[in-house]
Amino acid sequence: MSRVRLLATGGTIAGKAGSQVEAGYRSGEVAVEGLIDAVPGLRALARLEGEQVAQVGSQDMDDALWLRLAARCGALFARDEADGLVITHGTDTLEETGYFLHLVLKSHRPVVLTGAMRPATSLSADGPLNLYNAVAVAADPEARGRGAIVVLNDDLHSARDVTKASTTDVQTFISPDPGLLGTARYGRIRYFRRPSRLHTEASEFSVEGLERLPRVDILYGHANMPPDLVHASVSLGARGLVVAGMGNGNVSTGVARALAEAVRAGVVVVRSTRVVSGDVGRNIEVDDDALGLVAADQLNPQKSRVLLQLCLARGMDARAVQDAFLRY
Ligand SMILES: NC(=O)CC[C@H](N)C(=O)O
Repeated sequence: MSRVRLLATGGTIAGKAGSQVEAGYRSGEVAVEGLIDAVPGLRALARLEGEQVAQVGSQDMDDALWLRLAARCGALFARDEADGLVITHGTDTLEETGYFLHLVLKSHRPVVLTGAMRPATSLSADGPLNLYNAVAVAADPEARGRGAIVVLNDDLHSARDVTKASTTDVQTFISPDPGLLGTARYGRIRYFRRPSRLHTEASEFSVEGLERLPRVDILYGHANMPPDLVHASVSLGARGLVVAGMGNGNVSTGVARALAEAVRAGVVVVRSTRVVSGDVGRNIEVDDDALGLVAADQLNPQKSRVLLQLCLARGMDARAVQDAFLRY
């Protein structure tokens, strides 16, 4: 039987409400043993051990916690203490933590992130079946070499492609362009594909020895966006900027001018988009070559931020960063 370690970090899957039908609740209240005990048959899937890494709503995930989580995952694999990992996580920033681990963990062993949209105390809580499927994936040798996998509501997503698409719906996670990695039906797993971009063992990124990550801010694009937000970020110490641009990563003429100034000051600027699907291409309406900007290709703003932080931690310039956005 595979050895699976469950690393609990909080979120709605560990949430508690005052009653079974109350919308308001508190994230991160049920401890890891409680999560395991709530799922009949879980221990038949794998030799399972639980570990409480944090107990937060994932809106409170930060770089320090990411570095701690990555170090813990790395150590468990390096000491051969687990064949696969399951991380329970709030859904708000699950996609970012997942992509971070997808880029920095150096193992072909499965790392599976799961969560829930309804708290543990809710009528028809979705957490227990999500956890059951997640443990089944983490225990499955076929999951090896596919990077970090997000399992929710019977779907398997690559951590690179997945994004949260509804604030409240149980069917919240989608992988807009490449689609699902597979499906899970009561622990029976089907795989449709492998991620085509670099990850885990093939990734050049590592956080070993890092105590912090470079500051990268995201600026949200909109009609009448004030260019001085760009200057504010730069003067606050941002080494990278991601613009959640309009349409194909567009920004107003004034913002483009401010971004070009930021580039001249040594900041790396990535154009992503506030639109949920489609690529951001180079030199479409914005002259990236002239302004020194990077096009995000397929990454949404929050995923672009993760990749840009890791690129900057490696000392990459804009040209190398553009290359990374086409390879990861
Ligand atoms: N559904 C959820 O998990 C959201 C709860 C909380 N905001 C979190 O992300 O942890």
